[in-house]
Amino acid sequence: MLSLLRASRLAHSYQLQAGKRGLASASAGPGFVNAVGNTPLIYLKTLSEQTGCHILGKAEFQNPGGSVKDRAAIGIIQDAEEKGLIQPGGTVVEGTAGNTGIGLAHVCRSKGYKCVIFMPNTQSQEKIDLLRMLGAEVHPVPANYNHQAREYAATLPNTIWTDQFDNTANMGAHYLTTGPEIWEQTQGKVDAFVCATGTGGTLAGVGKYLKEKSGGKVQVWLADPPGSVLHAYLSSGGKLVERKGSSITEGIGQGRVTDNLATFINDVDGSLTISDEKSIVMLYQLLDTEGLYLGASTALNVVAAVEVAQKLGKGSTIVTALCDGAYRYQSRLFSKQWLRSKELYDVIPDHLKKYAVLD
Ligand SMILES: Cc1ncc(COP(=O)(O)O)c(C=O)c1O
Ligand SMILES: CC(=O)OC[C@H](N)C(=O)O
Repeated sequence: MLSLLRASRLAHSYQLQAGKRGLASASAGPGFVNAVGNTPLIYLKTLSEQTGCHILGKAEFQNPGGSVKDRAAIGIIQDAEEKGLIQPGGTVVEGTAGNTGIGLAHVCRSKGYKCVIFMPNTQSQEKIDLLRMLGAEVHPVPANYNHQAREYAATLPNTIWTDQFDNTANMGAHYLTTGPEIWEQTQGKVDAFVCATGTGGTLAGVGKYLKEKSGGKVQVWLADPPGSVLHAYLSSGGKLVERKGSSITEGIGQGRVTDNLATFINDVDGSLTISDEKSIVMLYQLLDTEGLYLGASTALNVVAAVEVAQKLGKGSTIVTALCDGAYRYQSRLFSKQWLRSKELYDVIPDHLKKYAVLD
């Protein structure tokens, strides 16, 4: 078991570095774009003590647009600008579960572009409302949101479809920023990185950087929610099965190997599937023991980090992504009625049920 003194020294060192980096970035330049990145690496104390490992979460919810997708949004838009694909006053169109759209809507406001979003009509109302408050035109649609975005973009002049799933400027943003930040904040003392994938940009970009920097030593694991096919794909040596089932997590889960993920999939060391039951309990536990109010994809990532820690053994350091806050989903995740409709209320331990304050 990690001694308390050692744990607190470690925590201090991570926060110190994060603090220095935060200050540096705050003075780096004006506007939304310059405020993205350089997020703290949070030492998750209780889980680290329980496992005898160092479980660290990259605080992507602290980006100014509130999620890990701010980085991809900037990377993709800057790439399009450099390639001359969009001119001042142009329009940005994307198919998204919400967070990429929110990142893009911020970037569009800061650069004077119009933003049009197609998203599945299954996503939380909070994300739809936020997109509209950020000035985006939002189309919640029953199916094929990404194709609809592509087709709509093709009808307008000076318009780009940002194509987050297959545009590798997405993983490039994580290769250039998130990966190096994690390496620097851990001073290269990282044994594994694990996270779930939507587009696969975070996993591929961070994974590629950490593998290169460590000469292949850092293990990279993929975590899948129910209804995603990538765990089956990886554990069967590359067979794509049909999508079945669903998850309470939003923004993650895939039915195919996207071009972003394809840049790295052959280097993934292992994969896990994490049930919604485990994710919801972890979501409440993170709130109760760490004081962190985080979304369900993050809870899943942290469960996966604990499982990878147990596989690697005591003393190992595992990093994952804390993708966004629970604010975006609170009418669902803290509602007794909604949790019951998903058969998840009863799995929450009695001492944590007090957090489910909405009816
Ligand atoms: C809440 C949340 N978690 C995780 C992800 C997955 O990130 P990526 O698209 O880099 O795989 C997303 C995508 O936006 C998301 O919204
Ligand atoms: C469901 C999914 O893959 O979403 C992609 C990305 N995470 C987004 O929020 O747009």
